[in-house]
Amino acid sequence: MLKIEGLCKNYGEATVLDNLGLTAFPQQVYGLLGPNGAGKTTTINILCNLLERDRGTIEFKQQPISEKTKSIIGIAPQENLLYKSLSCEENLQFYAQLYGLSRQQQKEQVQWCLEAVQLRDRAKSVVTDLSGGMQRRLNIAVALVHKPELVVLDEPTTGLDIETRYEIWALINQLREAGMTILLTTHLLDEAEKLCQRIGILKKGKIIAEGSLDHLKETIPAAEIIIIQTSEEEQAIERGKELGYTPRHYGNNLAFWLPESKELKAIIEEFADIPIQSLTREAVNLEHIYLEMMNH
Ligand SMILES: Nc1ncnc2c1ncn2[C@@H]1O[C@H](COP(=O)(O)OP(=O)(O)OP(=O)(O)O)[C@@H](O)[C@H]1O
Repeated sequence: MLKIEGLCKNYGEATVLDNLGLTAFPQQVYGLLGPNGAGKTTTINILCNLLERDRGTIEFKQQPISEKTKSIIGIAPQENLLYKSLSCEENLQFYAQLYGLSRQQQKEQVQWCLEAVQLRDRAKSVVTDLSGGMQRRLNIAVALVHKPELVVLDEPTTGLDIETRYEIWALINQLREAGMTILLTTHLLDEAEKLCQRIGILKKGKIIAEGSLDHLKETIPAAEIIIIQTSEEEQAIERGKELGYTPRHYGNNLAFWLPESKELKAIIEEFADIPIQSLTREAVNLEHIYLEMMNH
C-alpha cells in the first residue's frame, strides 16, 4: 500500500501542495486527476525523490520512501526518457545497468520488458525509427526494467491515437494483474473511468475526493441526468427547479439532475409547453463528478 499524508510543498509564497493525502492499494490503478497546475507532477516528483518536500510522510508497504527505497519505484515521466540514437534493447540495457542489475538480470529483464510492451520484434530498432506509440511503450518499459513494485505513469497516453491508447491500457492492466501498484495522472476522464479502481481528485494541492468510481458517484445525488437543448433556457431552468431537478451547465449544454429515474415520455410531458429541440439522458459519470468538484 502507498500512503501519503500531510504532504506540503511551497515555492516561495506559493503553496503548491497543501496537506495532500492519498492511499493507493496493491494490484490497483490509482488515478490522480486535476486541472493544469493542481500539483500532480509535483506530487510524483516528491514520491520519486526528484524533489524535496517541505513536510509530510510517504510510505510504501509501511516503509518510508527515501533515496534508499527508490529501487522499488519505477517512473515513466511525461517526456520520454529515451536515447534517440540507441535501439530499444540498448536503452533498456542502459537503464538496467544504472539500477545496478547483475549481467544475468540485465539480460532477463531487458527481454521481459521488450515482451511486456510488445517490442521484441523491434529490439534492434533505434528510437527515431519507432512510432510515437512505440516510443511511449518503450518509455514505460524503462520504468519497469528493475522490477519495481510501484509504477508511476505521468500522463501515459497524452497525445496518442485511440488504438495506441488501448495498447497502453492493456499494458497497464497487465502490470496491475502482475501485482504492481500503479499511480497514474491523466486529463482523460474516460481513461480514468475505464482503468482506475481508485481515483483521487486534486484541486489546488489538496485531494478533495478519493475513492472508487461508485463511491465518488454518491457525491452527486442524481439517479440520472437529462441534457436539454432549448431556445428558452430560463423558462426550462424554472420548470426544472419546480420539479425538484437540479440545473447544471456542462459546456454549452443545459442539464438537470433527476433525483429519480423517469420514463422519457413523462419528462417530455413535464417540459411540453417549452420549445425543446432535443432531450437526452445520461448516467452519472466521472465528468459530472469532476466538474462538480472543480466548480462548486
Ligand atoms: N520550480 C518551480 N518553481 C515555482 N513554481 C513551480 C515550480 N514547479 C512547479 N511550479 C508550480 O507548481 C504548481 C503545480 O505544478 P505541477 O506541475 O505539479 O502541476 P500539474 O498538476 O502537474 O499540472 P499539469 O497538468 O499542467 O502537468 C503550478 O502552479 C506550477 O506553476
